Amino acid sequence: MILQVKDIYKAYVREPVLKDINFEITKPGIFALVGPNGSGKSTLLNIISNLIRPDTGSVTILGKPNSNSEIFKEMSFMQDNTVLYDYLTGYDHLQFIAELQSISKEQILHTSQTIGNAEYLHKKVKHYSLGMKQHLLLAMAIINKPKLLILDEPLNGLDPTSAIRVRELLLRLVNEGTTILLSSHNLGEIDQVTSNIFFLKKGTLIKEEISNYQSIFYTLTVDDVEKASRILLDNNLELKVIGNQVIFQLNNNTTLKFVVKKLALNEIEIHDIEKKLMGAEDRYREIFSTKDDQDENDA
Ligand SMILES: Nc1ncnc2c1ncn2[C@@H]1O[C@H](COP(=O)(O)OP(=O)(O)OP(=O)(O)O)[C@@H](O)[C@H]1O
Repeated sequence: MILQVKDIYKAYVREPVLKDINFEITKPGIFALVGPNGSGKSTLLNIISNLIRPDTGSVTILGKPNSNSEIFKEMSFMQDNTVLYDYLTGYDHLQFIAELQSISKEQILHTSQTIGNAEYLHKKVKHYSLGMKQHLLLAMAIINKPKLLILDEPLNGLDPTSAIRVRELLLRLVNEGTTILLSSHNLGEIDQVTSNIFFLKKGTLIKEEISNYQSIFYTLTVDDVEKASRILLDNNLELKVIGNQVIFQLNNNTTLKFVVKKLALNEIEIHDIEKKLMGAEDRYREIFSTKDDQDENDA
């Protein structure tokens, strides 16, 4: 077991942010935590890393309770840049962690080369851009070669070149056996690194593996959208209608050939068929599409 989060409940001033959060990570990989602003992502990551105490529940990391400081030899949490000291250099920050965890000087340099911040490592943080700070935070998080790496919005403030480099680095770390749990608002980037997503909605967690047949959906452009949707509904297919398009997913009993034949027999003209793999953004839209959610997102 890499991570077990059990029965977590957390309220701030009696307002519940997390209710009954339960999940496990048993196999290495990248896992994304997604939700609107204020949905509790940082709170959950802070609880997992034992920086915030939950009101109830427990977290076990690599077989040990997260209150055991020994776990920090095998896990890291990349926080936001408020943890950096303006008047220290990047090297000072890395050296501080290296001394605490008996990490060699060579490893500082190796980490810095991996991250690509060696050039400005000896500059004071007050002269860093947002992206440079992100690189330093990432270097601080991977210097101990963690088995579990928790990242709160690692792509925040990164230009496309840096984001690509970070993405490649994350995939490389996973290949080397690190498990990564990250929060991000960048759903396109998430699609590029993982299909394992935890959506956080109103304090509860919706777990998704966006890579089975249910993730494929078809968009049919037809001449008679009402008649076409009636036929699909009669065949127990779930669907959505947008303009003159019917969007649906197949189920175990139906093939695309069957659908097309049925429509043709009913003299419906199909102008276009598009097959699309559902991505994080499509699923996000579905999960957070009610009026309440819109209001929550706008707040
Ligand atoms: N120390 C605190 N005291 C009171 N309320 C807090 C505290 N920290 C967070 N909150 C509230 O808890 C809720 C969840 O905040 P959190 O930062 O965990 O959300 P988030 O999903 O990480 O948001 P974002 O995407 O904007 O970073 C918000 O309503 C926030 O105002």
